[in-house]
Amino acid sequence: MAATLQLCYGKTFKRPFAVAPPNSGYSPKPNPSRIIMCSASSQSKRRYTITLLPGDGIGPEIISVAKNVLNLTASLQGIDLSFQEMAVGGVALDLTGVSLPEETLSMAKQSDAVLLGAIGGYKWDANEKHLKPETGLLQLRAGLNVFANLRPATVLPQLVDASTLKKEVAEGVDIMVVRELTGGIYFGKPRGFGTDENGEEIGFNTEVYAGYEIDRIARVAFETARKRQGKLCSVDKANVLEASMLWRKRITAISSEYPDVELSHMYVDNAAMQLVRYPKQFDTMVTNNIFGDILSDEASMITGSIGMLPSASLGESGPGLFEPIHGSAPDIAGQDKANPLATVLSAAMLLRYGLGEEEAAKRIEAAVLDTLDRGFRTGDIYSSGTKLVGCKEMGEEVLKSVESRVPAAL
Ligand SMILES: NC(=O)C1=CN([C@@H]2O[C@H](COP(=O)(O)OP(=O)(O)OC[C@H]3O[C@@H](n4cnc5c(N)ncnc54)[C@H](O)[C@@H]3O)[C@@H](O)[C@H]2O)C=CC1
Ligand SMILES: CC(C)CC(=O)C(=O)O
Repeated sequence: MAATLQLCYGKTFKRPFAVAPPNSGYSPKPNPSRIIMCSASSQSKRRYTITLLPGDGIGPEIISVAKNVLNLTASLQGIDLSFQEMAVGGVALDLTGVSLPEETLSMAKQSDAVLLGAIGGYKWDANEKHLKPETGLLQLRAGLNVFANLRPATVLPQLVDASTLKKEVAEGVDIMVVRELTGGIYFGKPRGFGTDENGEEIGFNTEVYAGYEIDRIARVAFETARKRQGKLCSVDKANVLEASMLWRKRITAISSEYPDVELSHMYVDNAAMQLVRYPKQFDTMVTNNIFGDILSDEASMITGSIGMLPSASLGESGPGLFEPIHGSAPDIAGQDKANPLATVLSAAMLLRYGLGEEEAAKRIEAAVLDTLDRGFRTGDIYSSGTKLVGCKEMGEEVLKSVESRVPAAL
């Protein structure tokens, strides 16, 4: 049975996403028997294995908090979680010489869901591409085939004052960015370094999308929009890029399957501007890998901080990958300054999308809101009149809120 899906606090999916068959090159009507979901989606199963990938920088600090929150929530909700911690990123490079060891990918594939902190750091910045922590993360996403990355950017009433935008602009913003995650310029070939006809050194990458890749992310986005406010904005650069021209054509074609969803198209440069001008115009946005990466970081600031934004990356089968949208923040690593809430909220997405444990997910989200209501803030979301705490203390306060919130009160 498919998990009950909920995107953005309080909006419940009544049916799962329908997607196109992989590598098919064509796009049939959605077939309800083919669904995007994670392996552990049966409500009756209450024992799960979670692969934890703390990674680098602030990764271990935020994963430690999220693990404690998951553990307590699970025990209160009658769920049995077991964790296996594996190396990825720079820490894996140092230990094994590769940023995604085979054991890590294989353990991740065998588990019910994967929770990642972040990877990367100054130490490895000058490494060749195959020896970069970032390469390991891309290999993990590709290895799990998690092509649909859901990045909710919601301005919580408690954090309106933390937004860098005026209150009247930020208040009520509730956007879901659906980012294509396993294609586009991050993966396209040819890529590399060389010399041009003048002997000048060059670096090159390829933005490439196959029709089926666009169709399957389009269906995820239309299904998502359908369960929200029914508005989907597709973001591209179709005035310049062939890959975007195809993107727009295929998204437009798929829209005929969703007459109830209002589709619009926007160039990415305009979308970047509109996000800070009038973000409330957006409900669901769908875009390619690189534009989604950039626009979701931009959207995060509307909500107060990149330290607040979770994400879920899902494929057609197998475990989902759950991670905050931020990086390893090497500038604050090891200083107990990181905001762990994006990772805690990613753990809630893991429970909802990865395991189908809706009540437990809600319990965590309610605990985060309760902690903010009680005035606790890490430095990135601090405003006068609130209580400044570090990463650990924020985690302890979330645990108190998890304990005090009974499911009936949710
Ligand atoms: N998914 C991942 O693991 C990602 C990894 N990276 C990697 O992370 C490293 C640093 O990249 P940056 O561009 O600096 O991006 P970043 O997201 O790590 O940091 C950007 C800014 O946001 C702050 N920040 C980020 N997360 C925070 C949190 N939870 N609490 C408080 N402040 C937070 C940082 O202190 C920094 O000032 C690089 O090696 C990069 O490749 C970057 C993005 C995603
Ligand atoms: C670090 C990269 C591999 C990816 C990235 O920047 C992201 O997905 O946010």
